[in-house]
Amino acid sequence: MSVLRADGLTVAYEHFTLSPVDLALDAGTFLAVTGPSGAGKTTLLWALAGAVPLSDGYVSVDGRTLADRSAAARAGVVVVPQGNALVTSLTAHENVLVPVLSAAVPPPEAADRTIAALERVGLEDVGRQLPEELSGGQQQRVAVARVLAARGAVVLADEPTSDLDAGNREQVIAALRAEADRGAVVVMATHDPVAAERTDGELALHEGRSRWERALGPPPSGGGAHWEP
Ligand SMILES: Nc1ncnc2c1ncn2[C@@H]1O[C@H](COP(=O)(O)OP(=O)(O)OP(=O)(O)O)[C@@H](O)[C@H]1O
Repeated sequence: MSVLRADGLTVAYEHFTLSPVDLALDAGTFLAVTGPSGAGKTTLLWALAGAVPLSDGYVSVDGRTLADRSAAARAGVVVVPQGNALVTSLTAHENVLVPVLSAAVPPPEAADRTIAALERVGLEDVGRQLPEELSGGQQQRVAVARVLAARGAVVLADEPTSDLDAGNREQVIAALRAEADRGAVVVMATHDPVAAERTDGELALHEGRSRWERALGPPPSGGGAHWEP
């Protein structure tokens, strides 16, 4: 069971600063990060993923500081990126399967995980199709399936429902909730108030500053996920 922490996480681009963010998210937490376009949601997610250099502070998983994206990947931090980043020459099935195989999961288990992940997002019938043969929403769900099959300790999803109708949005939210129930920490950036409502708490960003729109509730056992201002 993993804990994701951000301590004084600060990012300074030339024309934008993400002011210090402090988070301590226990396994099983499903957090929404909201805010208008340009507020810093993607910057925060990629900083949590070890992919953006911090100007101050640090990110850790289970007490191990994430020095870079490779360290974060080794710690089980997986990302559904905005734009999906599917490999255009691979089928939907292969887009999900290949990362699992490259994580040294035995091929039979990797195949089982791939089929199960595609089923969880309602795409069991399109596995043989290339991304260009899929709708935008289907491509988005393949990107979600790719992360489900990876079974990460920390799942960071950047606008994973932006191209989805209401039914598919609910399916993806349910799949992310199931990831949290499995024991992952799930952080979802979203513009969608309905999607944000389905989470355990909402951290709102505005021009790089964060505040709790809805604080994380105490887990049933007490203690647990909390925010440290
Ligand atoms: N690599 C970068 N270098 C410099 N500035 C950047 C970089 N990436 C993002 N920014 C700037 O940081 C600010 C926040 O961008 P970010 O993508 O994090 O916002 P966002 O809330 O995710 O927006 P959206 O909802 O439109 O995706 C923007 O002003 C953007 O121009």
